[in-house]
Amino acid sequence: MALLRSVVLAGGGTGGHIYPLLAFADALRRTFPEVRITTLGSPKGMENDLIPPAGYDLRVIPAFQLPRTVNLDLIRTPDRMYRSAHAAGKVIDEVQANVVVGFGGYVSVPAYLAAWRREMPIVIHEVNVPPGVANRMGMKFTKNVAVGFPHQPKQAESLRDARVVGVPLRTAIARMDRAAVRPQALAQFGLRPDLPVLFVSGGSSGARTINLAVASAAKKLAHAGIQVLHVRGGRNEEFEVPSDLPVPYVVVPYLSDMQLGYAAADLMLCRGGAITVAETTAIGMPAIYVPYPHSNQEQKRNALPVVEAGGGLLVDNAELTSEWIERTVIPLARDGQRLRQMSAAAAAYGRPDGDEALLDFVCEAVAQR
Ligand SMILES: CC(=O)N[C@H]1[C@@H](OP(=O)(O)OP(=O)(O)OC[C@H]2O[C@@H](n3ccc(=O)[nH]c3=O)[C@H](O)[C@@H]2O)O[C@H](CO)[C@@H](O)[C@@H]1O
Repeated sequence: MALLRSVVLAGGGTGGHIYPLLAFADALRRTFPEVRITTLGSPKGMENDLIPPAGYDLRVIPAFQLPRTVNLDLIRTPDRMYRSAHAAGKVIDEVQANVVVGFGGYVSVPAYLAAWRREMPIVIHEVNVPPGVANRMGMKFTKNVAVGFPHQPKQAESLRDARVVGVPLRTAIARMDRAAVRPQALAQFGLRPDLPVLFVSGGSSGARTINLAVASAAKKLAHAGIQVLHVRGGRNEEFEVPSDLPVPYVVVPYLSDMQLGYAAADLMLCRGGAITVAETTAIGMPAIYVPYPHSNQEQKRNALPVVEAGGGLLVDNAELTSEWIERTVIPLARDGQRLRQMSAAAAAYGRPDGDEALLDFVCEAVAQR
């Protein structure tokens, strides 16, 4: 009998939890086409925009957020948690799931709780240090913990025994032949093939500091012959870019086909979200990382090993100014040889097979039952 029969995947909130879930779902469908795949999401997370178009069954269960401080919400929490876990359990029973795989985000907690009550195998995939709150709770119910990066077990006690599997990445990104896709990508964005392209992205929600700093350097970049492809990000307001620039500066709100951005780019300027770092390294993209400063240094921890390996640069959020861009980004974007070296170093650190490695780990966890 097949090992995997019906799999429930839980993860939500931002792109950082949902894209690995989707990439894993794709690997599952590719390898075991007969397995039933069901995803659990919360009512307002980005999963509602991303999962149904990818062709997967999304079941929305009542929202439940762990309060970060001691307040009145703490009193209401058990009741909300019970309602969410009950809803997750109903889905698990209906689809007769035989394993739950969670990627973090609040919606994973009720899934872990419901699976634990049913004594089902649970697998957790975690990409951050420190691990997210939801996955930390989940770790009370299972020892099957997989992580995205080799630094994680060394830096977090709770991840000491975790298996390093890499991050499941969309195949369109991880297995892309950048040189082959580049002409189409440049044409799509109206970019020229004879000048370098700086690709700017603040992660799945965008980053105000990055947006304002790069836009304020637009003239300097353009006069240095550097084209810009700038993803503004969903929640970020407009910013001004001069309209009379001598070379293209293209602003897009969000890229569903992120691989086209990567294919067009020679250099990236981005936050240090775990999935972003996994993607840039898997494809050997030289990058300047500007870690989000308000999250326990987690993004700095993601980017630092890549930078130490020679695959990128790191700059503090507060230091990213128009002058810094002029001093550092412009010479780098024009230095093809250095970019090639950084690309090779990034690629040596990255891995494109996280989807399959996690699938192996899930199969092992189910087989051990
Ligand atoms: C501020 C914050 O707390 N950020 C966290 C959040 O980041 P965030 O949600 O930004 O996630 P990541 O940077 O890890 O990944 C962003 C994902 O969005 C995709 N993308 C982005 C822009 C776009 O236009 N199109 C597109 O497809 C990227 O290709 C990538 O797959 O989750 C990560 C993974 O848990 C954490 O490491 C980050 O610290």
